Amino acid sequence: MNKNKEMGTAVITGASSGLGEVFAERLAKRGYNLKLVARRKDRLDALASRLQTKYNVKVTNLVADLGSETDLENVANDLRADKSITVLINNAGTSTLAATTATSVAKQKAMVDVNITAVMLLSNAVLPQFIEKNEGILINIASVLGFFTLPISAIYSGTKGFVVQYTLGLQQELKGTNVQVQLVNPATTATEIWEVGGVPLAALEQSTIMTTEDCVDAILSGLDKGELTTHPSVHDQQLIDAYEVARIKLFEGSQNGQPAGRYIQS
Ligand SMILES: NC(=O)C1=CN([C@@H]2O[C@H](COP(=O)(O)OP(=O)(O)OC[C@H]3O[C@@H](n4cnc5c(N)ncnc54)[C@H](OP(=O)(O)O)[C@@H]3O)[C@@H](O)[C@H]2O)C=CC1
Ligand SMILES: N[C@@H](C=O)C(=O)O
Repeated sequence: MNKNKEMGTAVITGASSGLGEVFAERLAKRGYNLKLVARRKDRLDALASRLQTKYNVKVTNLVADLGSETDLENVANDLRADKSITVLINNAGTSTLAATTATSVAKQKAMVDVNITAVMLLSNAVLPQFIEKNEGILINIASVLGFFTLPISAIYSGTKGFVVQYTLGLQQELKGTNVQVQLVNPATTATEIWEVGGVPLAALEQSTIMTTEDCVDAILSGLDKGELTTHPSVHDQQLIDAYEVARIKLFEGSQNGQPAGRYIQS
């Protein structure tokens, strides 16, 4: 049997650089045909021709600005119609790291459009076919800044906070099915997003920076283990477990209909 046909097509948004480019390489190596999405056509074309030659897979490029309503709709329509899709990696993202008052409305909107709206609409496009076939893999790339905020990341963290809660919600909706939904919270990784965001990698503590290859390999290892949430750089599993327990306990502690004693004025 044709292995590529068996594996189906993996859609990777933001494949023109950084994590997306490495995801494309790794999934081509695993035998997936690829559908790559980004704005920079030259980068996608070069990647497609390299991977097609190296791994004998089919690579289709969708050159699109996911911050544009029309382009996003075109990509969503393409994915909806493509029944060969078995994997969607919502990886494209953009960041401006600055105080909100120093961030143009255009940049604020770009973060919301690419990091939130595109993730939601592209998931909408593939999930019905995954559910119908009772198989498929959705990987949403959030960030450690989805559960932590800096004075320069109010909007970026807000958008990644959406990805965190949205993905946790999808996991609950799809519990008991064969549709795998993985939430990923990378920390600092050596990609262009830092330059794009206005904080060059050179300005960061160098020991905190992971390579794109290490990050993607950790994410795929988490996927292979069936993890729901993957923190590529968190070594201490107990920290992850304690955070999960505290999150659930805080919610449960809120379910009593009574103001807490500290708010009752005598
Ligand atoms: N690097 C890091 O430290 C961390 C990154 N992340 C997340 O990882 C993901 C990948 O980013 P990373 O690899 O780091 O950064 P890169 O800047 O290298 O990659 C971002 C990708 O997103 C694409 N993209 C950005 N804006 C648009 C747009 N409007 N339309 C279509 N594609 C777009 C870019 O392509 P093009 O410009 O060609 O359109 C590029 O391929 C992002 O979601 C990011 O938030 C999370 C935590 C840490
Ligand atoms: N992409 C980084 C910030 O811009 C991050 O998520 O840490």
